Amino acid sequence: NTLRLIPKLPFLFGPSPIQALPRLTRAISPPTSCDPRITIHAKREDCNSPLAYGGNKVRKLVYLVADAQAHACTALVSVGGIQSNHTRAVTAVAAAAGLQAVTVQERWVPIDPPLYAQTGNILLSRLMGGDVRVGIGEEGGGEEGFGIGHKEATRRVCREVEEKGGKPYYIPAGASDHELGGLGFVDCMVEIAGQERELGIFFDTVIVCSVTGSSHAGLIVGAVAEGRGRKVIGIDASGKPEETKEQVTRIARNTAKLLDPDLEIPDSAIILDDRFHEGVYGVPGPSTIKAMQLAARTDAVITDPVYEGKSMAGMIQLIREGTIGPGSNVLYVHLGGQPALNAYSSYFETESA
Ligand SMILES: Cc1ncc(COP(=O)(O)O)c(CNC2(C(=O)O)CC2)c1O
Repeated sequence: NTLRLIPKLPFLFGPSPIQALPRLTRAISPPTSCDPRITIHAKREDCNSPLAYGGNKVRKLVYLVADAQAHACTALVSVGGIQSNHTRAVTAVAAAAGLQAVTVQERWVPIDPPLYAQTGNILLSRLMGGDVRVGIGEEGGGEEGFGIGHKEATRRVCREVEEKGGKPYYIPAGASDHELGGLGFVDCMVEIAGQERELGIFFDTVIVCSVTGSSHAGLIVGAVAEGRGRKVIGIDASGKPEETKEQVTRIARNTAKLLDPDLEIPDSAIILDDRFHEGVYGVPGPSTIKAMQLAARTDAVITDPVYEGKSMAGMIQLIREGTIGPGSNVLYVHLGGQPALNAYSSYFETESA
């Protein structure tokens, strides 16, 4: 009930669709006469908003931008890699809210494919009039590289906005390590429960990609609060699972406390599988590419090489190895990311890829 009292903006279409994935299900878990079937559905957060391809960040930003407006801020300041979906989403909600967006785009991924800094998310941010700052970390003694924490470069940009007479609203990487960062995905879990009643199903297992952690954390809080034993499995794509797990835990507990001081988040509710990040953030590996192809070639579900391709690989393996057992109803939460695909086209050139 507390959630309903916290201001948010109407950036979403309404509930994002839940769709069945029958051909992907059959490809992963062929029907056998004895075992009760596994079902797989997708919660399509990549189709959740009219703003620049939507995605999980827009779901979170409904609360942060309402807060920015409540504080009469004039500019959203945030950070991401060159192909960050988050900074594209910040720029999109800034455009929609009539605010300026200043985004620090750091070299988080040690690759340089053709047009990597001219296509995909960074192209969209420029098209929407974002003040896109690439490589300003060098001015301040070198970029800090990938990390899910707070960055010096964004502090400098906030000071610059103030010196020009503006009022900055700082949004951390992924809109995660922020007091309001987990609320969007608590909303999402409440939304899923409503859709389940209409569908007549209960998703006992929810799969979600986890990097800066507040998508995963919000779903955990929603699942613990409803008390129906639903399992939320995070698939790490940060390549730094210890840091991600710590941040997920902190955000989940802070968000729970914000909503209901009596809501305890047990350690057992924090599940992060670190087998699918392929060793480094932002670079697809063989399992990522194979999972992307399978999802695309069965139910035409398009995932990306940085995030959803890795959580899709995780779901497929968890089902194939039996960790997700017969009779499970699995919900794959698709958080977006497709705009970055074209920046990674060189990973799909060969016939096998
Ligand atoms: C498409 C997509 N899927 C999953 C995630 C992981 O979500 P969390 O950051 O909430 O853990 C991102 C994040 N992206 C970041 C970005 O800068 O884009 C925050 C890292 C994402 O964009």
